[in-house]
Parts: sequence; structure tokens; C-alpha cells
Amino acid sequence: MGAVAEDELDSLFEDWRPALRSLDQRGVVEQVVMQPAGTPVEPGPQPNDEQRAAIDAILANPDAFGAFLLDGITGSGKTEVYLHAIADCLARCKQALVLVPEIGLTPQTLARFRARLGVPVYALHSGLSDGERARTWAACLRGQARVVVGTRSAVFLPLPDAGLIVVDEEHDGSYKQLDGIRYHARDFALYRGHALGVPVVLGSATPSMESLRNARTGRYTHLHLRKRAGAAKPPAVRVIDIRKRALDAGLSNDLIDSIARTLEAGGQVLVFKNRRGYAPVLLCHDCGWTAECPRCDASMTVHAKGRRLQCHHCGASKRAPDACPDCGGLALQPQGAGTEKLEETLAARFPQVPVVRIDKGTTRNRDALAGHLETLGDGPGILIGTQMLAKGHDLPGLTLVAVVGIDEGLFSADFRAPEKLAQLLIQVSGRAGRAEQAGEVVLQTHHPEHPLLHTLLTGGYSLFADEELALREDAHFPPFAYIAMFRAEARDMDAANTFLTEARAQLQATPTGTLLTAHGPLPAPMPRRAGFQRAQLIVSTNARPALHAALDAALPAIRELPEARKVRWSLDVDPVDLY
Ligand SMILES: Nc1ncnc2c1ncn2[C@@H]1O[C@H](COP(=O)(O)OP(=O)(O)OP(=O)(O)O)[C@@H](O)[C@H]1O
Ligand SMILES: [Zn+2]
Repeated sequence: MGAVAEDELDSLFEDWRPALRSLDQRGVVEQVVMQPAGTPVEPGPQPNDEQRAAIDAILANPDAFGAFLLDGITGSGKTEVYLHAIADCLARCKQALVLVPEIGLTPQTLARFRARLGVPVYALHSGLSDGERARTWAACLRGQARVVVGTRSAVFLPLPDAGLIVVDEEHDGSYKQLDGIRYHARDFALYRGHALGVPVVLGSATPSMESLRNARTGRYTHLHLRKRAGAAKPPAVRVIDIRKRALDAGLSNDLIDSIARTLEAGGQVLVFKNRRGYAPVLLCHDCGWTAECPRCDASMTVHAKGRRLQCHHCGASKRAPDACPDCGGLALQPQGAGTEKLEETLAARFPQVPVVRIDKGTTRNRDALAGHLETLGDGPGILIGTQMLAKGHDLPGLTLVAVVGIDEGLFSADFRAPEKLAQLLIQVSGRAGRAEQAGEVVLQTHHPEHPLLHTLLTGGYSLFADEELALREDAHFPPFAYIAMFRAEARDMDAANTFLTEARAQLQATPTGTLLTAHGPLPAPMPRRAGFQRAQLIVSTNARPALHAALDAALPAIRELPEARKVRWSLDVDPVDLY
């Protein structure tokens, strides 16, 4: 079943323990008989042909498991397809579960579901108290909750009358839980759909390589939405080559002119920059000193217009020094630009419009996000954001999307980096021109000839995916191989390495051990974090059963290793991040 071993299932429900305790105190929950749904408050648009075909395919066999990949470009109306399938589910007195990424669960999304379906829609996310979670759990168990929209952990809700499971933005990294028991909500949704005998719909404009491969091999039914729904057209994309150009906070004059033109025409602008804070580095111009985190192999990020330093890896935070700690000079300069600096620069350039920044620093929860979008309003304005903004937001007034500072992503060592970058670029670009107004995307780069950009610009995500899958197959990388990663950290690197070497020996000694290829132990890409030395061991194989057999056979012994007591270690099957 993929990411989780059967015997781990129990602990997966750990998340739910406090909620269930509070449920127990309130007495037993009783089942209610489900009534067919009421009439929708708001009728939706007539599905177009592609949407109709997708809906029909999903509903062709509603009482049996089937996996569907709804592969539809941004703005193609995937949500409409879900809504029709859910409405059908309600008409058959069944329950529907919709999983959305962490930041995708906005009041906007819920309002749309409520208005269209004509039944209460239950929301489940990490911001709820244990009591609220318990109420949702009970409502599901009783069959009172007909439609639940929730993030990752909603995949464990009880569904006595299950009829449909939807995983929106199935490629999204937030479906993978990284702390404690590691599970992938998408994989688990498929497992549940199979157990419950209901269709599972995975939707995305930028499907994961894993899901695309499953669609190609016929394990999933591949459904396509190739054009934007309604009147909207895909945005025009323009690349600005910034080599040798003058830049202000990383923005070229060409881009500033485009922003000015868009604002004059009454449009809204999204400036996307995946680096929060004021500047990524604080440098002494006299001696070359830079502010490093004392506990990590990383620079500290400058925040609060230069007054504070913060480590984005361990969270350490302190006041920025007034003078260079090395040479005593007063020439400390923030280098580069993060979202805070962009906000300052754009607010100074365009004082007549609202400039709103959306990142971890300003937007801790959904209410904050709603507040920011309200500040922006419907008129001309500028939105600055990190990847938080890349997901599923429908901003009808948005006509220009400017992508700046993606260049570091083009040269990452992680084999998944191109996939993640392509997804991000397509998703961010997809925010432009979703209503009547035509959209424009401007991409600023020092590497206009980079193959990744070239492929995306000429063939879109599907051409990228073809090429990426071919590369992965040649290199024996997932989804053509299955990998597991052991991470170990300790005060000294030797302890971490010794443990991993022992773990490798245990794995290789199992009956399927010869089918595994081991890489490592090697230092992690960031060898020191929060004061710990970190190493990793990757094992890979081209047959999943061999991997699981080896893990099952070796894990008890690995847990008992004397070396295991000297390190903090974890096992990640199908890791999404290789650090
Ligand atoms: N058949 C249709 N006719 C007219 N308008 C439609 C139709 N289907 C969807 N729309 C409208 O198109 C817009 C985009 O639809 P929707 O949000 O469902 O797309 P999506 O594929 O889920 O988008 P994304 O993945 O980019 O978030 C919405 O405003 C929706 O109301
Ligand atoms: Zn740190």
C-alpha cells in the first residue's frame, strides 16, 4: 500500500487520539439515516464537453473502487468536475471526502462548496481545537456530515456511507506528513478508496510523476481537461533575460514598466518570490564576514528591514549586530532581496495602490489570508508572495504574474527539484487571467536558455513530464525505482555514520537484501542543523515488495542496535525531500 506498512496503521491515528478522548467523554455517537440532498442554492455553469466526459467516467461505476487522474490545466474547471461528482454522491445518500493542500482550504473554497451543494460542508484543518475536530469526527461517524473538505489528516475520518474521495492538487507536498509517523495522504486516500470500494479522483494541473506513471501503465484512468473553462484564455508568457541588466531589489526596469501598465489598466499584479524575509544574507562590505547560524550550516536571513536575523532551518533568531563581529566595521549590508524587501521597494514605487505581502511572516492562518485579500480589494494593487500563493486561489482581477528569483531552483541537487519547480511555475502562472481579462506572465531569469524553461514554454507541463519521466527511467529514479531513506543525527558525525553502516549491513543480510542498492551513509546536503551532525542512507530497488520485505525483516534488529541509542534516527519510505 505504498508509504505506510500495515503494522503502522494504528499509530497513524495518533493524530486523532486527543479528539477521540474528548468524544468519549460526550457519550456514544449514534447513526442517523441519510436523506437525499436539498436543492443547491446557486446553480453552476453547464459542464463543457471535456468536463462532461470526466464526470461520466468517474460516475460510470460509482459503487466500486477506481482511481482517476484528472489532469486539467489551471482554470480548466477541475473543481466543477468534483462538484458534479459530489452532487451525484449526495443524491445517492453517500458521503464525499475532499482533501485539499494546507493552504488550499480557504473560506472562498468552502463558500463555493456550500453554495453549490446545498448541504452543510464540514471543514477539517490543523487550526481547529480538539473539541472541534471531535465534533467533525462524530458528525462523519453518524453520517451527518455529508461533505467534508479537509487537509491531510482528514483522510482518517470515519466514512460509514462513503461514496467518493477527491484529492485536489494531488502533487502537493503538504500531503506528506514529515513529523512522527510519515504518511502520504494521497497514497492513503487510494488505500481507503480501495478498502471502501469507492472512486478516488486525484486532480491536478501538474500531476506528480508517480501519478502520471500510474496513469500511463493503466492503473489509473487518465482524464484530461485541455482548455480553460468559460471565456478565460491561457496567459501569454514572456521571458525577461536579466543578464547585465540594472536591477532594483531584483526587479528589472522592463518588469517595473509592465507592473505600471497593468496597474494603470486597473489590473492586479502578483509578484512571486520564493524567499521570505528582507534579504537572504547579511554581509560586511569591509571584510567579507557573513551572518551564519551558529547551529546550522546556513546563512541567517535578514528580517525587519535589517534589524533582526533569523535561521530558516532551526528557527534561531537574534538582533542583527550594529557592527561587524569580525572587523568592527560599520559596513554591514543586506544582500539580495526577499519578500519584505520587495514589499518595501514596490510600495515606494507605487504608493497609490495597496501592496500586500503574503508569506509565513504575515500569514499564519486562513483568517489572515482572507484579511490580506480583503485589503487588496478588487481594484488595482500588488500582491507579493511565496509559494503559499501558488495554490488554487481564484483572483479574478489578477492579470499580471511576475516570477522573480527562480534561478537557484534550476540548479538544485535534489532529483525532484525540476518537478517541483515546473509545478510551481505552472501553478503560479495559472493564477493570471482567470476571468474575462487576458493574463500575462513575466519570468525574469539569468538563464533564459535553460532546458527546463524552454520545455515548459514550448510544450507546457505535459512535455516537461514526458521528458522528466524518460530521464527518471534512465537514471533508475522514482517512480521507476522505490527508495527508502534512513536519516540519523548525533552530536558527532561518527555516531551517525556508524549507526547507518550497521543499518545497511542489517538490510543487506535479509533475504531480499541483494536486490537493494545502497547509497551511503553520506553527509546530508546540510550536514549540520540545530547543532546536530546529520547523515543519510538511501536504499533503492526496482521492486517495491523487495524493499518492504527487507525493511520488515531488518527493522526489528535495527531498532535494537546499540548504535541506535546514540543517535536520533528515522526511516522515510518514498521520501519527497532528499535532505
Ligand atoms: N463549464 C464552465 N463554463 C463556464 N465557466 C466555468 C465552467 N467550469 C468552470 N468554470 C469557471 O472557471 C473558473 C475556473 O474553474 P475551477 O476553479 O473549477 O478550475 P480549476 O481547474 O479547479 O482551477 P485551478 O486548478 O487552476 O485552481 C471558475 O471561475 C469556474 O466557475
Ligand atoms: Zn539554524
